[in-house]
Amino acid sequence: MTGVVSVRDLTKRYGDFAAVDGVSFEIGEGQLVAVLGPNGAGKTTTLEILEGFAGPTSGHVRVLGEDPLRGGRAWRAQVGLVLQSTSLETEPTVVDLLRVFGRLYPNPRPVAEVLELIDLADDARTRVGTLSGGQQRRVDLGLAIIGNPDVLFLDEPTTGLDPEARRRCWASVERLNDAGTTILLTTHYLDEADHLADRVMVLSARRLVADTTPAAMRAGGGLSVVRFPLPVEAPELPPSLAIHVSDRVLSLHTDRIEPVLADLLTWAQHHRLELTALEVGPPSLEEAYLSITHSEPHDALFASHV
Ligand SMILES: Nc1ncnc2c1ncn2[C@@H]1O[C@H](COP(=O)(O)OP(=O)(O)OP(=O)(O)O)[C@@H](O)[C@H]1O
Repeated sequence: MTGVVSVRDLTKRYGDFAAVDGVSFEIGEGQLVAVLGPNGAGKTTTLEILEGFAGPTSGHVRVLGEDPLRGGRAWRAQVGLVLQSTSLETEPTVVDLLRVFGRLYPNPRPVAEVLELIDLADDARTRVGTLSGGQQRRVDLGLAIIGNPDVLFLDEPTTGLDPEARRRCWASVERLNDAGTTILLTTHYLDEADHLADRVMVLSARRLVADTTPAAMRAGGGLSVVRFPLPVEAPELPPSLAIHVSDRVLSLHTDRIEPVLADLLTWAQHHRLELTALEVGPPSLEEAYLSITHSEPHDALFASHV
């Protein structure tokens, strides 16, 4: 089956204000897609519409072939949700909470399997309220997958977690995706998108400005990064390069690397300096992300590579 999620020309308005404006994308079976974007870009609004909590003002939205606003019990069982904030029952143990929720679904996943997937088998009999924040987030994930869903929507699943807790959450998400679950997650962590996702979509100012792979986004449509820490008492650089020096490091993004390297080489040869510390390469995912969310003209650089 293709097109687990299908969104065409989605717009959501609150009065005169468009929270999402003309967004289109398709997500195929088994994909793991990260949605990035600054605060207020429209990520949660888009997820809420996919989850059926809100209706679009205009546009076409289908999840597993259904209009989310009309999806019945059977459809809802196929769609797992982790919302941005957690509101777990704190009194029951992990295993009891999973059992109770499992009874709500026609085809629940065995509780033992869920405990393995969320890496909480050792804490199965611990009361939810005494778990750490990271463990509680994995219980959220457990409740989202106890019904054995085909598609999973995760809204900032690791925000506020420490690096170790985030990695354990990532491992759970990867296991679920390996088991065939299609996953759409929102995140503010570039390393999370880079580590987990085979596709990244960037929403900025309510529009989809990139739909690509982490590698293609990093390649940045041909942009390169030149970085050179200046040696102690380095002679003055030519003005074309000196304007890119900050804290004694020459650092610049360019789509024409040859003239930059030519100027640098001429300068180094003239002063008999070595360029062993010179780094030339693609921008980091964060640099690429910032370049598209901060300046509209870069939009065209990130055409679809998916
Ligand atoms: N119910 C609402 N009424 C009016 N405006 C809303 C409503 N819900 C969201 N908005 C506005 O729509 C815009 C998009 O919000 P949304 O929560 O989707 O952004 P986001 O990308 O998820 O942000 P964050 O990263 O901060 O979670 C924001 O400007 C927000 O204030």
